[in-house]
Order: sequence, then structure tokens, then C-alpha cells
Amino acid sequence: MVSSIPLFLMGCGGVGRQLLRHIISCRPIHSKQGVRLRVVGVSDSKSMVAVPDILTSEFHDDFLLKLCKLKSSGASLHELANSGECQVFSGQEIAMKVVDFASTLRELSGLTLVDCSASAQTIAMLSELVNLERCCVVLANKKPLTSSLEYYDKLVSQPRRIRHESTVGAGLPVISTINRIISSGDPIFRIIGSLSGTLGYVMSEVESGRPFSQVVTAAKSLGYTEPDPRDDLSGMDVARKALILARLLGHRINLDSIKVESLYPVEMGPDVMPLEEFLVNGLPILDNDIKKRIDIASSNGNVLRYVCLIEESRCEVGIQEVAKDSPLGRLKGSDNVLEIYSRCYREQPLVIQGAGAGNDTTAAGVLADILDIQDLFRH
Ligand SMILES: NC(=O)C1=CN([C@@H]2O[C@H](COP(=O)(O)OP(=O)(O)OC[C@H]3O[C@@H](n4cnc5c(N)ncnc54)[C@H](OP(=O)(O)O)[C@@H]3O)[C@@H](O)[C@H]2O)C=CC1
Ligand SMILES: N[C@@H](CC=O)C(=O)O
Repeated sequence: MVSSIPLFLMGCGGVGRQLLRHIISCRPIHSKQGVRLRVVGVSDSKSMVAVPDILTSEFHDDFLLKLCKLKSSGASLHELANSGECQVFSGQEIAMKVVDFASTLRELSGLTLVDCSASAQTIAMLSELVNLERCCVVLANKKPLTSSLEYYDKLVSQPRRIRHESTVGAGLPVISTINRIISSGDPIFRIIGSLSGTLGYVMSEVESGRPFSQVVTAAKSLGYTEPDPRDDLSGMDVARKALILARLLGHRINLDSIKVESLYPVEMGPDVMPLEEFLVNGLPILDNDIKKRIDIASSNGNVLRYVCLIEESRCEVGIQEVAKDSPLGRLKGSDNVLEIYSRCYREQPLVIQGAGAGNDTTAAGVLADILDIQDLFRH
């Protein structure tokens, strides 16, 4: 018996495109597992392409590769309008069409909505659709889970139908591990770690002598940063991950209850300075300050790490001086590390460590999540 899983992908940037490539290259593995991933629609910030007949057709792999190539060149999906292989929608039509597809497919097979955008615009639609029978949601995007508690509650109200492993730790098994610990009745009382691939990479590279501005630019081209790297440098991206973990532990808090430390001043923020200007002129202004802070830590025999701490009612993220020879201090490159303390892991924490950012590992995490819900699509 084959599970045919219709997929709608929102966002075809670095992660979304890598997901499509993984889907194509894993076809033989999935076939052995009795699973067929049927991509029926893809959207970017302006347009959406969908198969001509949502009930029966799927995008061919050649079309998906063409789509990836087009998006890698910076073009809009709208340019596929004349290909004769898809329907194209834009603006308000997109959300209406997705809801329409989900309603049509719910009787037959269901639909998996995969959010690989970094947008808040997907939140309302996802939180409604997850409640539609046989509709599943897989997220790399952290924003749906870090907006209001009302949206959060709606999204997690169907736990079998939502997966979001890649929202924290990219491909690392963080969410599934915590869920297992919680389900076993083992109370988690402390989580501490370094949860930003970008900030981990930046700190360890600046330590080895490279200028901050150069390293941030490199992190962006390696696919570690958010679309606007200030989301990482402000600490907000880590704060979102901290909020996802804290809410998973049952803390009824919002983003604004988290103490966050930014690496740049407010006058360089997204509301004040255009991204291009920040990358070209803003970043180099920060080089000396960051180097000075790292040198001071080094003269104490320490290193700087951007640390996330969740403990009882405390939830904070910021720079800390840590011993070079500690689990956090030994981190290199884009690795994340997470220490979980619970009744069973009281003295020696359960430690999860590995690559915490990058298109490849993140897309792999998303794909594993999609496969994890395959049972819901078996007939
Ligand atoms: N990179 C990483 O290491 C990790 C990333 N993530 C998360 O994965 C997500 C994607 O990251 P990444 O691929 O690097 O980001 P990119 O900026 O490369 O891609 C974002 C994509 O989302 C599209 N988009 C924007 N708004 C919408 C919308 N309203 N509806 C549908 N699509 C939209 C963009 O469209 P357009 O092409 O038109 O601009 C673009 O294709 C982010 O939420 C990020 O936090 C999570 C873990 C790790
Ligand atoms: N920008 C993030 C990517 C993963 O969420 C990071 O640097 O960790």
C-alpha cells in the first residue's frame, strides 16, 4: 500500500529549494518505504504555481528542478506563467486557492502544507487549515509558533498533524527529544544552549581573527542567516527558538517577555536602515566593538557565546563569557548545543549537538518531518 502525500510548499528560498531537491533525490528511498510525495503547489512572496488538476496531477521532477533554477536566479515564480505546465495565482488569490485545495483534498487524500518562508503572512491561514480534517502542517518558519498564544494554541491543537523540528536546531532532533521526555512524565526544569548557527559561526570565526562584517556576510552566503541577518544579530531569531521551547515546556509566555540582547544599535535596525546599507556600511562599523569584547573575554581565558536559558519563569537570550573548555566554549562553526536537565537527566544533562543551520540540514529536517506524518495518508 502506497501513501501518496500531496504537498504544498510555501517559500522556495534556500531551504525550500533544497527541500525540493531532497524530495527528488530521495524518491528511490521513499518508494521502498511505500511513500510518494506529490508536489502540487509552490509559492513565493508574490505568486503561487499549482498543478492543473489538484486531484490527479503532480509537478514532474524536471519542472521542479526548473523552478529551483529559476528561483536561484532571483526571479519570481510568476515567470512560469507561460510554461503551460501550471496555473499561476497572485496576491489575495493565493490564500483563497490554498484553502480551496485543502478543502477539495480533505475528502480524498489530505494535504500537507510546508512553510519554508520566513513570513508572518502564513500564520492566519495555517492556524485555520490545521483544523481542517486531514490537513497537516510542517514548519521551518518559526513565526507561526511565536506569534500570539491564540494562534499557537490553534496550531498545536492537533498535535498529530503538525511537525516543526526544523524551527529549533535545523535538522537536530530537539523537538522530538523534548516531546519524548515530556510524554514520559520526566519534568524538564532547565534548558541551556547555543541555538544560533549564525551567531555560533560568527563568534568562533571572529575569535580566530576574521572581521565581524566579513564573517556575517559569509554566514549569509552559507545559508545560515535569516533573509535579513539582523534577525539573527538582534537575538530575535534565538528568542523565537527559546519561545518555541518554553511554550513546549508549558510556559504561557510571549516574545516580549524574553530578555534579548542585540549586537547592533537601534539606529541600524530594519525600520531605520535599509538592508543593503546595513550590509555594506553598517556592519563594518561594528567590527571594532565586537573584536574588543572578544579580546577582553580571551584575556580572561574565555570566549563569547550567544546563550539561551530557559529555567522556571526565566527565559533569556544574550552574550555570555564562557570557559573555553566548556561544552558551549568548545563549539565551532554553525554547530548548536543544547543541554536538557530533567529528573532523569539531573546531574548529567541530555546533550544534543551538531550543525544547527544551513539549507541542507534544515531541508533534511523538514523532509524527515513530512515522512513522520505518512501514516495519516495511508488508505
Ligand atoms: N537557513 C537555515 O539554516 C534555517 C532556516 N530556517 C527557517 O527556514 C525558513 C526559510 O529560510 P531560508 O530558505 O533561508 O529563507 P530565504 O529568504 O532564502 O527564502 C524565503 C522564501 O520565502 C518566500 N516568501 C516570503 N514571503 C512569503 C509568503 N508570504 N508566502 C510564501 N512564500 C513567501 C520568499 O519569496 P521570494 O523568493 O519571492 O523572496 C523566499 O522564496 C525561515 O523561516 C528560517 O527561519 C529554520 C532553520 C534553519
Ligand atoms: N538563522 C538561523 C537558522 C536556523 O534557524 C540560525 O542561524 O540559527
